[in-house]
Amino acid sequence: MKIALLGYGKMGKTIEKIAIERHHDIVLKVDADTQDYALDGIDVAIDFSTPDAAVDNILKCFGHNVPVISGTTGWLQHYNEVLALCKEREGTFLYASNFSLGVNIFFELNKTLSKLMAMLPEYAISMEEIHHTQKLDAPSGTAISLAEDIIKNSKYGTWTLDAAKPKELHIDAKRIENVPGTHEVTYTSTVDTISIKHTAHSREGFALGAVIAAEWIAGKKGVFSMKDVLNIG
Ligand SMILES: NC(=O)C1=CN([C@@H]2O[C@H](COP(=O)(O)OP(=O)(O)OC[C@H]3O[C@@H](n4cnc5c(N)ncnc54)[C@H](OP(=O)(O)O)[C@@H]3O)[C@@H](O)[C@H]2O)C=CC1
Ligand SMILES: O=C(O)C1=N[C@H](C(=O)O)C[C@H](O)C1
Repeated sequence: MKIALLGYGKMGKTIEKIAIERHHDIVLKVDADTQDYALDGIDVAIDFSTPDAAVDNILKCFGHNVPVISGTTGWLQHYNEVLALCKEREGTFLYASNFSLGVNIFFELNKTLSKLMAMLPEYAISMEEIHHTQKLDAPSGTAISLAEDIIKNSKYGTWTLDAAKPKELHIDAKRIENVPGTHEVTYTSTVDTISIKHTAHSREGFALGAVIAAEWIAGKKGVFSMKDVLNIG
């Protein structure tokens, strides 16, 4: 496939390596210095850019009939608008807050655990995410996905970064040099603790999942998720 990389930073470069190993061609690399770019002859675009750049990049792909794999986080306040435009323009779109295959299994574990724990309201729920210090958004997109699934089965109406709001689900977002991405959900009672944790050892898992999603989406129309790619959930 001929792939455009919209964003050529830490993730763009890791995706390039994995895509080449899987015999794809990287025909376009876009970063903050790119003035304008053409999408002719592109089979699929993979956007790992910035919260401010993601929506324009995605809409440009819809305008040129190019399927988009969207990995950028921190722009989800525009998600419904983007979905509506995708449908209107008959585009092809797949967003995932985390493309790692392991995290997508972890999402399913989190859903199952939260349904079971709904029977035991004496457990307090807490969440922690740890990422590298260059990360622009907090909490991580992955933590938001996890929190939304927990909230569906709990007394909480929303999540918060503020530990002083006990009525909201607290996400402790830590920034530590060189951490690729760690997420933990913990249930604590007076008698015991249950926790589930995913630790990324590098960015390769995110990149592999994004390339697998790009291979899967070729030739399809509509809005998809990693659950469609992996046939789970
Ligand atoms: N869904 C997932 O599985 C994962 C998602 N992410 C998310 O992906 C995003 C990128 O992460 P990461 O690679 O670590 O970040 P980096 O900061 O390393 O890379 C961001 C890239 O975007 C470029 N950029 C800036 N403006 C534009 C623009 N207008 N159009 C295209 N590219 C632009 C930057 O250019 P320049 O270098 O010139 O500044 C840079 O190359 C983040 O939102 C992160 O949260 C990260 C890992 C996994
Ligand atoms: O910025 C990152 O690095 C990551 N961002 C994603 C997120 O916000 O959840 C996924 C991963 O944890 C790495």
